[in-house]
Amino acid sequence: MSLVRYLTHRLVLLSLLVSLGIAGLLARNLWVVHENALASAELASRNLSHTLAVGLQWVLAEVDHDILQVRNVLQHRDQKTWDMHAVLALSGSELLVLDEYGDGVRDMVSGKSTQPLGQRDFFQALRQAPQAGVAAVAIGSPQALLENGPQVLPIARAWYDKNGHFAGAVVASLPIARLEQWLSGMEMGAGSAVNIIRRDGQVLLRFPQTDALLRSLAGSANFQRYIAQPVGVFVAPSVRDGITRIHSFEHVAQMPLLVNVVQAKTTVLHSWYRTAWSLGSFSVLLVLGNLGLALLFTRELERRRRAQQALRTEKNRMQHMALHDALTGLPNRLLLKDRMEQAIAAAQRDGGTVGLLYLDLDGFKQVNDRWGHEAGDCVLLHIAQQLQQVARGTDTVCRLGGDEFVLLLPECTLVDVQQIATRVLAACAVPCWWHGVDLQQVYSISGGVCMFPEHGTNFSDLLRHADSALYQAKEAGRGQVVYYQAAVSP
Ligand SMILES: Nc1nc2c(ncn2[C@@H]2O[C@H](COP(=O)(O)OP(=O)(O)OP(=O)(O)O)[C@@H](O)[C@H]2O)c(=O)[nH]1
Repeated sequence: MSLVRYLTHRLVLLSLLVSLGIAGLLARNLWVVHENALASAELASRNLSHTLAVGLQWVLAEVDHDILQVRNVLQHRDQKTWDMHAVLALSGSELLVLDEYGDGVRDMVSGKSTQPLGQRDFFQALRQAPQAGVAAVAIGSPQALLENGPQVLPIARAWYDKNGHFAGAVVASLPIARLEQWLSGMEMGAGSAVNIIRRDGQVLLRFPQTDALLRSLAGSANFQRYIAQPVGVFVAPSVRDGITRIHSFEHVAQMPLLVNVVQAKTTVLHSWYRTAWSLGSFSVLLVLGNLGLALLFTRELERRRRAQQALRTEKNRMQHMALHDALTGLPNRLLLKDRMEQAIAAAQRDGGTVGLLYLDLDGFKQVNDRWGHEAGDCVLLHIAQQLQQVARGTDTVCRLGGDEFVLLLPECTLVDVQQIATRVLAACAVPCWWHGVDLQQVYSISGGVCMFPEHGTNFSDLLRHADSALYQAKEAGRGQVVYYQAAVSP
C-alpha cells in the first residue's frame, strides 16, 4: 500500500473516530443534563408534595380538634337530653351531629335542615367501624351536606353511647373552594396536577380542575406504589392517558389521605428537549462537516495519487521507448550498448568470452516494394519472434534499425556461437505468411560474428568488426554467417 493510500485510510479512520468522539461526548453531556433536570424536578416535586401534605394536615387537625371536642361532650353527657346548641358552641366550625341512622340531623348553630346522610360514604365507613373509639377520622367524597349548600369535603368521627354502641357521627365540612383557593397560586405546567386522594383510592380533589370526573385509583399500579410507603417519588406512565409523569406523594399524618403531585416528563424536560435538539443538530452538522472535509481531503489525495501514478507510468513508457524499438519491442542500440558493456565487464571479471552476431535481411527491400510496408513490418516482427525463440535467457536480441538485428551472447564460446548461428539461419527460414503469400521465399538472412576479447574489447570495435563480417557474408552470396577474420561457415 502506498504512503498516500495509507495516510488516506488513516485520515478517514481518524475523522470517523473524532466524529464518533464528538457525538459520544455530546450524547453523554446531554444525558447528564437530562438526569440532572429529572433529579431537580423530582426534588421540587417531592418538596411540594411534602409542603401540601403538612399544610393539609394542619387544616384537618384544626377541624378534627373541634370534632373531638364535640364528640367528647356527647359521649360524656349524663342527662338524657342535652343542649346541642351549647355543645356545638364549643367549636369554632360549623358541625353536624348525626344520630345512629344518619337521619334527623340538625345543624344546631345555623338551624338549617340537612339532607339525610345515612347512606353517605363517610357515615357508612364510621357505622361499619369495628370497635367503639377505634374508628379514626372518616373523610367523605366532595358533596353538599346542606340543601343548596356548597361542595364540601365531609370530615367525620363516630360517637358512641355509654354502652359503647355506635350512636352517630360528628361531621365537619371543609369547603372545596377553600382548598382550591389554597392551591390556586401554583403554576403546574401542562399535563401536571396535584391530587388529594383517600387511602381507599378515591380522588377527592384534583388541581387544576379538569372536566374529568374524580374517580377511584384503587387497583392501579401507581396507586399500589402510593400506599406501599408513606412518602416517595417515581417516574411511571399514567393509567389514565399513558403520559409518563414524575409521581411524588406523601401521606397526610393521622388522616386517611395522601397528597400527590404529578408532573408530565415532557413539561419538566421542556427546556432540555430544546437544548438537546439544538446541540444534537449542531453535533450532526459538526460530524457531517468533519466527515465531508475528510472525504474532500481524501479525494484530493486520491487525485494526486492517480496523477503521480500516471506520471510514473508515462515516465516508464518513455524510458521503455528510449531503450526499445517501437515496432518489435526489442532492445535498441542504446540498451544493447549497456548490456554489452555489462557482459564485457562480467567476462573480464570471470575470464569468459562474449559472442556478437550481427544480422541483416537479404532482399527485404523487395518485400516492401512488392507488398508494401505493412508486409515489411510483418517480416520484421516475424524475424524478431524467431530470434527470441532461438536466444537463451541470458542473451539479448536487439533491433538496430531497418532490417538489422544483433544477438548479444554473453558467456558464450565460439562453438556455442556456431550452434546458435545455425539455429538462427534455420529459424529465419521458417515461412512468414502474408495474405496467403510466404514472404520467406523472397528474403533470407546474413550474419557476421565476432568474439570478445579475441576481436575487440569494447562495444564499438566489436560492433564494427561484426558488421565487417556481415559485409563479407553479403559479398559471399548472402544467406550465411561469416566469422570475423576466421571465415568459417557453420
Ligand atoms: N517495412 C519497413 N521497412 C523498413 C523499416 N525500416 C527500414 N525499412 C526499409 O528497409 C529497407 C532496407 O534496405 P536494404 O537493407 O538495402 O534492403 P535489402 O533489400 O535487404 O538489401 P540488402 O541488405 O542489400 O539485401 C529499406 O527499403 C527501408 O526503407 C521498417 O521499419 N519497416
